[in-house]
Parts: sequence; C-alpha cells; structure tokens
Amino acid sequence: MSLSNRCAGSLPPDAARIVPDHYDVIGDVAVITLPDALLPYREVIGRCITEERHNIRSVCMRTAPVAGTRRTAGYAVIFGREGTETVHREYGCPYHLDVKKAFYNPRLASERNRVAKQVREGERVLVPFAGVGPFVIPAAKRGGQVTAIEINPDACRYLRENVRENDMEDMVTLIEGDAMQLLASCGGEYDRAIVPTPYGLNTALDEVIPLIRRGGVIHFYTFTVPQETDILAAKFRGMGCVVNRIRRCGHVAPGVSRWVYDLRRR
Ligand SMILES: C[S@@+](CC[C@H](N)C(=O)[O-])C[C@H]1O[C@@H](n2cnc3c(N)ncnc32)[C@H](O)[C@@H]1O
Repeated sequence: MSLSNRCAGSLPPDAARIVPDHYDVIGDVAVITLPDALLPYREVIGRCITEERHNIRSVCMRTAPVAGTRRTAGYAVIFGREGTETVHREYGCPYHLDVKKAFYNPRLASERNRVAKQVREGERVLVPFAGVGPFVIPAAKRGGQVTAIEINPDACRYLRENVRENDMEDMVTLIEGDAMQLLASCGGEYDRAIVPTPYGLNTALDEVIPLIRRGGVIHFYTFTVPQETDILAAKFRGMGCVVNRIRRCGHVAPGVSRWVYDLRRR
C-alpha cells in the first residue's frame, strides 16, 4: 500500500492526495519532504510511516535543503524518538552517522557499489570529500589502500568509527581538513580517485588529476544540466583525460542532475 493510501483514513481527502509516496530510509530514520499544506498533518504522516516500516524509530521532515561546506540539511523530527543518530547498512557494511550532522544519501548505494566493484586488490585509492565513508569502506574491502579526506569533524568521527567497525584500520588513512588545501600534500601515483564533489567545487578536479598515475581512473561526480554534459566532457578531455563514461545518478533540482564522469588519465 502506498503512503498516501495508508494516510487516507486519517487525513482530509485533499491532504491525503498530496502525501508523497517516496521517503528515504537511513538506518532506523525515515526522511520525508512535505509541502507546506501538509505541515498540520506531519505527526499523522510520521505515524503512518512507522506503521508501514516497523523498523523506523524516528521520522524527520526536511526543513532546509543541503547547504554549506558540510553539505548537511535541516531536519525536524515529526514522529518517534528525538535522536537521529543511527546505523545504516549498505551492501553489508554498517555506517554509523547522525542524519543531522553528516551528509548521507542512501539513493547512491548502487552507484557506490558500481564503483567499488572496479577496485582491485592493492590499488591506491584517493577519496576526497569522504563523508562518513560509503565510498571509502567498500573500496578498502576490495583491497584498496584508501586515503580519505573530509572537512566535517562529525563526519570524520563517524568515518573513524566506521573504519573500525568494518575492520578496515589497516586499509584507510583519514586526513581531517580542507581537501582543496590538503590534496597537494597527499603524494601521487594513485591508481584511482573517487571524487564525490560538493556543489560548486568542480576545481577539485584540477587538484586531483596530477595525483593520479597515467592510465589511472577518476570517478568525478558533478552537478549540471543535460545540455552541458558534452561541454564538460570536452573540458575534461582538454585537461588530459579520456572520458570513458558519463552517467546520470540522481536529480538534485529542477533540470539539474548529479552526473558521474568515469575518466582515465592519459
Ligand atoms: C556530497 S558529500 C559526499 C559525502 C560522501 N562521499 C557520500 O557519498 O556520502 C560531500 C562531503 O564533502 C565534505 N566537504 C565539503 N567541502 C570539503 C572540503 N573543502 N574538504 C574536504 N571535505 C569537504 C562535506 O563535509 C561532505 O561530507
């Protein structure tokens, strides 16, 4: 049964009709975006979510979009437990995080798995903008020796915990701070970089390319409109990369999507 149908018995018909059927689940926290017209009914909607997903202990609604250096959004708990710290499992790996304190997008799980499957034993892998580690841990589990960089101290705390919990201490080096300043001192000759670029930091690619060995791979995530993807590809070619693949991985705003460019350094 859809969420709107489940809510129908508890809401006026006009309200039930506009209840979104999609919400994200991060561990035992559900996250939903509600239009203003549904705010008076938020608690009922939260309860209905817990009735259809019995493992959910907190339901949050988004109160502000992802923003700022740490890429965190605003959330308010509308039903259940006040806390938003949780453990999310993705492809068998546990990730501790607090939804309010660190970025996490469960919709990228299959994309992260696609990239992780390409990592070979012994590869040197660079992951700037590492967050709580959903690109880091799978690469390490595949046998990659991973250098991760992250600026948000809360995300770093969870990433350390996640490295421990997943038994990857020997495989991951975490550098806490600003990747744009630290990349230059991260050494070079990496086999692969996974770059989940925050909005507006496309210049990270200029810093990353020189650190990758010739023939090495860069998975570069960026935000753009479909009409611009070929222009970006031409730019990346001009920066010394072969563009192996361009793939859309999620909408972020009207007309704007997240794209991954799989690049190979010439
Ligand atoms: C889009 S999120 C990606 C997080 C993670 N890789 C994931 O997929 O869940 C970007 C991350 O980059 C971090 N960040 C933003 N600016 C940064 C910078 N200049 N240096 C290092 N990390 C940064 C944010 O704190 C956030 O955790």
